[in-house]
Amino acid sequence: MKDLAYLKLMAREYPTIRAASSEIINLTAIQGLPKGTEYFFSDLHGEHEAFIHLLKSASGVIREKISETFSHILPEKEEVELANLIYYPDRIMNQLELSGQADDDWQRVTIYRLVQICKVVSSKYTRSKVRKKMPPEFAYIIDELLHVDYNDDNKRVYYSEIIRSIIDIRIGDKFIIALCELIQNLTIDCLHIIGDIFDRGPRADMIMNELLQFHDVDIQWGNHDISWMGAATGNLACICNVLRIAISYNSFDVLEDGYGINLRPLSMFAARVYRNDPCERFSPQILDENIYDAVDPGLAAKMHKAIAVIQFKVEGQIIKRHPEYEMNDRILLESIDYGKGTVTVEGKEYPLLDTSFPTIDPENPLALNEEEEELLRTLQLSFMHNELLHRHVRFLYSHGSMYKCYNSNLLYHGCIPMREDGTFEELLMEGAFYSGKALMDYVDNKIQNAYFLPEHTSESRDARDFMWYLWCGAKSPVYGKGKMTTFEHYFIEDHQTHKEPMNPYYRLSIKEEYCEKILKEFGLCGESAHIINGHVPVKIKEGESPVKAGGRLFLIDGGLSKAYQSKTGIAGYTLIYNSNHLALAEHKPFDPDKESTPKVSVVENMKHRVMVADTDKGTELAGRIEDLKELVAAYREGIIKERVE
Ligand SMILES: O=P(O)(O)OC[C@H]1O[C@](O)(COP(=O)(O)O)[C@@H](O)[C@@H]1O
Ligand SMILES: [Mn+2]
Repeated sequence: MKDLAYLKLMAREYPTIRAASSEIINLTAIQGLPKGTEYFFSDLHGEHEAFIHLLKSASGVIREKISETFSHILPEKEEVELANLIYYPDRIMNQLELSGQADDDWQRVTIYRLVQICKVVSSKYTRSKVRKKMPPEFAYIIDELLHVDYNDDNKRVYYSEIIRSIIDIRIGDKFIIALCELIQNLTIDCLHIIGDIFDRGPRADMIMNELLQFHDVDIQWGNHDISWMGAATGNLACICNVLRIAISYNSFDVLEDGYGINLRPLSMFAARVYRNDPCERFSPQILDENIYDAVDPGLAAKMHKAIAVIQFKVEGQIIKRHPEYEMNDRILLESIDYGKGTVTVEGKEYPLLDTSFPTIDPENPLALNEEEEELLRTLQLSFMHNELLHRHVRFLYSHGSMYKCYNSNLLYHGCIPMREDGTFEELLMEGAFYSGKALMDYVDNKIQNAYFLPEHTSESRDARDFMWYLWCGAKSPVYGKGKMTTFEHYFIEDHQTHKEPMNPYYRLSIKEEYCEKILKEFGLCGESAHIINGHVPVKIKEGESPVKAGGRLFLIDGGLSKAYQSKTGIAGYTLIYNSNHLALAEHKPFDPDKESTPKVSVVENMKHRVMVADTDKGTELAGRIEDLKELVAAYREGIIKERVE
């Protein structure tokens, strides 16, 4: 028998045998439904337009449902119009109303069609689950329309009367929007973001705004997300890093219009210090024009160099504070011969491509000058007291983690660090070694500490520094490379020095036996277990496939990031896991004026249709059913009294 106190608590919600029994019946019925569809995305990298479109269109699935619902008889043009209405109901309704196209006839036909689609996409959910997703003011009417049989002669009049009165009382537009949102919501049951929402592309803030409103989402942090989270904790190296990357991609809008970070102190400082320096090595890459904050590329290059030099200084200081990071050879500002204009990396001397360092004291290269100190203080304040950024970061914390085990799959962004011989790499921290799952748990805990511990404790300081280690440290599971050669990219011509050796994980994990080893480490086994991984762009055009290790590993960094599309040859993936199969949707570069359907390939057919009972949710429900049965028994035996009103 369960703890009596626990049963009594349950009795408050189910005060009678009847109430408990009907919940048992309800939950048992849910167990017998097909599982909801999960969507996996990774490496969004600020590409808000492309990502939001994929989300709204359920990566092409809504379009498919439209065709299916009307047995492919609607003309293509009408299908596209309907699809666009479902994706962007507010905007499209507005346009149609302004142009006078949304007349009563149009509304009637549209409501009728949307209800048909809604029936199809809601068919695998319980009536109660669907109802909970409806806006309360329309729940009753939508529910009626979904369940009245239009072909029943007696009900046909009733059905059309409902629609007619919706239009008559002038709520047709709102009703249409509600139906569109319901269709969207029902199509994606659950969304997984395998990291790297931020950096490179124009508006990560808009992606975050969208995710904040999504009904069911989890996030596995990527190195770029952690760099922004570190910046929000006030970590100076992370602050410089996010600014440097944004400026290097000419992404001023995300900083200024998005998060309201005032870059004027930085631009004034840079313009003065590098007055006569063209900062050629720091010209920004212009992939997207800023809409709100256009900055002259010459000035952007100066700001870019200014923040990069400050970043190298503060990174050097962190490395000195933490010998346990084993990164002393990465303090490259101390390896420069300022007289000769060379730098020594791993014992080899190279000429510097840029030798102008007006802010560096060769005797003490890591020291910030007064102006730099002042500038950093201002920037730090604007990151630490930034309402929108913190709302987003809190969401990353509440919905995110280093990894997630979900329905037999293991989700993480980077890697589980390994050695060449296939054993798990160990990180020595605070006198203990961490590897495999223990390493992921340790790191997760540190990330929590960085944000939630009181700021002035040494534990908090240590955890905040560690956020930067996670961005680029050799044993960081979200980075997974031996070193980060940012300095070399800017200052050394020899491309050999730009290489960033991949952790052996990437070579080993494409073999089934190592995937199984990793899955086992996380308590997962059997044929239905997979690893879902992001971080490394898949070079489709060189014949690489995202499906690896005999189908046990999916590497789904498919290049949503414009910056990487020339490498990958496509514009991103969505992995879709419904009750019948696992499928990969491969996307073409996003064009806002063209509706394009992705190429979808089924990568694994399920042996039998996966029901809720087979999922994690099912296990949870089974536990709940057992508890309720005990409650019923307790009522029957008189251990707990029924509360009949
Ligand atoms: O998580 P990702 O996308 O691999 O980003 C980290 C990588 O980005 C880099 O900083 C390069 O960035 P860019 O391609 O944006 O210049 C590499 O040095 C580093 O390995
Ligand atoms: Mn990454």
